[in-house]
Amino acid sequence: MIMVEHLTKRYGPHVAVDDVSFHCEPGTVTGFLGPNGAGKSTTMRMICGLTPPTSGNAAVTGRRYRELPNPGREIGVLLDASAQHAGRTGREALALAARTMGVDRGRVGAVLDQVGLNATAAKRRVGAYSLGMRQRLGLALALLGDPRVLILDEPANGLDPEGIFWMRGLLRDFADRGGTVLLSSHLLREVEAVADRVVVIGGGRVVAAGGKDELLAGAGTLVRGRDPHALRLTLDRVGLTATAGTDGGFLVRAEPGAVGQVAADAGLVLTELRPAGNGGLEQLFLTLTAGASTKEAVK
Ligand SMILES: Nc1ncnc2c1ncn2[C@@H]1O[C@H](COP(=O)(O)OP(=O)(O)OP(=O)(O)O)[C@@H](O)[C@H]1O
Repeated sequence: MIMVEHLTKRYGPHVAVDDVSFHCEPGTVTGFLGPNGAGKSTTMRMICGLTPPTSGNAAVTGRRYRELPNPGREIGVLLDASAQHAGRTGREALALAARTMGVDRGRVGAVLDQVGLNATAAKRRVGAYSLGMRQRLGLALALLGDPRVLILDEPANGLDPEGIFWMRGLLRDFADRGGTVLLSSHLLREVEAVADRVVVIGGGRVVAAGGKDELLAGAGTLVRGRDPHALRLTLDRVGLTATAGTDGGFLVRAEPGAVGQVAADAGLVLTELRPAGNGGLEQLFLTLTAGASTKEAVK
């Protein structure tokens, strides 16, 4: 269980994280989504005791990270895959961490297998690893203490599509066995396939949070009309919030029936009317995080 309560971080006048609260339950994967600079890493660093919050609290398994006697046995953390000693081999890095954590050395081979680093890769110096291999090693380090909680910042960075698919399976399996996973990403698609719950952050604030299916259901209606201009005016007139897509359609925060009725009353011809579904979540994500840097948000 991860509890985040009213976390705020200020750097001088700049508010990087602004009153952020959410929690992550055992048996679930929570996707922490937001564009670059939204405040994801800062929030995760505060949860892991690496950045002191200006105000607010975070607890993992009921205690602050710094109060845990042997944190690696309870929480697996991967915040920066590049922050590993370049001169050590992968196996040495893991053996050293195992000793520090008081973990049986046999776990080293087990986690190397689990993350798909073979004997040759394990003998190579980390300095010669690709980013994808570093992510795998970082994940191996996070899993080494057999923790119940995983906190991973952009773990899919540098992984190829096959690697991303593999990682999703690993995280799903971890959660299905009762573990708690919090993973961040600036790419919706990456998180969508594995997360049960989603917390969306933009400009340091939580702009949406909830079950993924719930958010999808509330994603609204996609509507397209023969006369987009008239449709926009009509929707505005009845007070329905509509976000224009790039292709002439609108995402409307209302049920399809209600949108269809409004169009019919105005005598407008519709060429498309459907629950927004997946495309809607993507649009919703962009809309919610607009104002923060959204350029990179959905690729
Ligand atoms: N040590 C620091 N000093 C000053 N500002 C900082 C510091 N760390 C982060 N920030 C600022 O806080 C904001 C949030 O940054 P953060 O790294 O948490 O975002 P992020 O969502 O993880 O983005 P990214 O995906 O790019 O890593 C940014 O505007 C960033 O410039």
